[in-house]
Amino acid sequence: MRGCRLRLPATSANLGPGFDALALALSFYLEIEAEESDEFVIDVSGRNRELCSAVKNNLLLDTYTEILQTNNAPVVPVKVRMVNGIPLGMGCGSSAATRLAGVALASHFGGLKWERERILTAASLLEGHPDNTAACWHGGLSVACWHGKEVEAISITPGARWKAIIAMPARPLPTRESRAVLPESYSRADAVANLQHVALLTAAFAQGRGDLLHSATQDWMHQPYRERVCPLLPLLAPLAGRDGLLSVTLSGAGPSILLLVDADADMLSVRQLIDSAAGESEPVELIECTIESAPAVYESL
Ligand SMILES: Nc1ncnc2c1ncn2[C@@H]1O[C@H](COP(=O)(O)OP(=O)(O)O)[C@@H](O)[C@H]1O
Ligand SMILES: N[C@@H](CCOP(=O)(O)O)C(=O)O
Repeated sequence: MRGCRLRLPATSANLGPGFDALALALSFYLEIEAEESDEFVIDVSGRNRELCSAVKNNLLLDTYTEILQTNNAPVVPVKVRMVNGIPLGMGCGSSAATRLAGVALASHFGGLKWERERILTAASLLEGHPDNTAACWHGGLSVACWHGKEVEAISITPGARWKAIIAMPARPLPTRESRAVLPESYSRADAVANLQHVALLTAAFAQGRGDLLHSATQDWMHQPYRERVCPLLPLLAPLAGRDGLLSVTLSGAGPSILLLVDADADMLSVRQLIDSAAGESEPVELIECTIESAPAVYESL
C-alpha cells in the first residue's frame, strides 16, 4: 500500500465566548509521513520529541489502533516520520491534530476509505469536543457543533489579514484539568451574554471588523474560572485594544494566550508590550503566526 502524508495546523479554541464551538487554525503544524512497516516506529523532530516518539501509551498510535479494531480492520504496523511544531498541553490543539492524524492513518492503512467528514466526526467523538478538530481539518475560523453524533462545521476565512501571537508559559496544563475547574451550570444572564458575544464575534470575523474584537471576545463561561490555573490571562488581558492588539483570549483550555494583532501593528512594540505585561514571574515564549485558511493536507504518497 502507498504511504500517507498529513499536515495539520495548530488551533486556538474558544476565542473567548465560543467555548467548545469556535476555533482558529494557525500557521504552525504537525507534519506526518507514514508507511507500512514490520513494527510500529515513530521518528520525531521538533517539539516534545520524547512524548511523541514513545510507542506505548501514544495518542497517535492508540487512536489508530482503536479505530482499526472497532472497525474490524487489521492493525497494520506503520513507520511514522513526524515533524511536530505544536507544543503539547499548551492550549494549541495538539491532541485534536493527533487524533485526526490517528483516524486518518487508520482509514488509509486499514482500507476504510472514509470521507473527510467521517474522519472529522470520529476524531471529534474521541476528543470530546468538535471545536479544535473542525478548525484543524477545515482551516480558518471554524464554527462547529454536535448534531446528534455528527459534527456540523463551517469554516470562515476572516475578512481581514490579522496576525496572531501565542504567548506560551513554561508549564503545560492538561485540558482535562482545565475543564475540571468549570462549573456544571450557568445563570441565564451569563448564558445570554455569551450567546450575544459569540454571535457578534462570528460576524466580526466574517466582515473583518477588528474594531469589534475586543468587546466581542468577552466571556462569562470559562475564562473567569480558568484564571486561577492560567495566571498569564489576567496579566495580558488588559492589553486588548492597545497598540494594535485587537483581542486577548485564553487559547483553548490554556495555559497559553492568543493575541490577535492588526496587520499594520509594529510587531516589535507588540512583543515588548507583552513581555513587560507578563513580567518576570516565568519565561514566556511568543509564537508569531498567521491564520491558516487552507484545509489540512491528507494525501497518498
Ligand atoms: N504528537 C503527539 N504524539 C503523542 N501524543 C500526543 C501528541 N500530541 C498530543 N499528544 C497527547 O495529548 C496530550 C495533550 O493534550 P491536551 O491536554 O488536550 O492539550 P492540547 O491539545 O491543548 O495540547 C499530551 O500530553 C499527549 O498525551
Ligand atoms: N473547548 C475546549 C478546547 C480545548 O483546547 P485545547 O487546545 O486546550 O485542548 C476547552 O476549552 O476545554
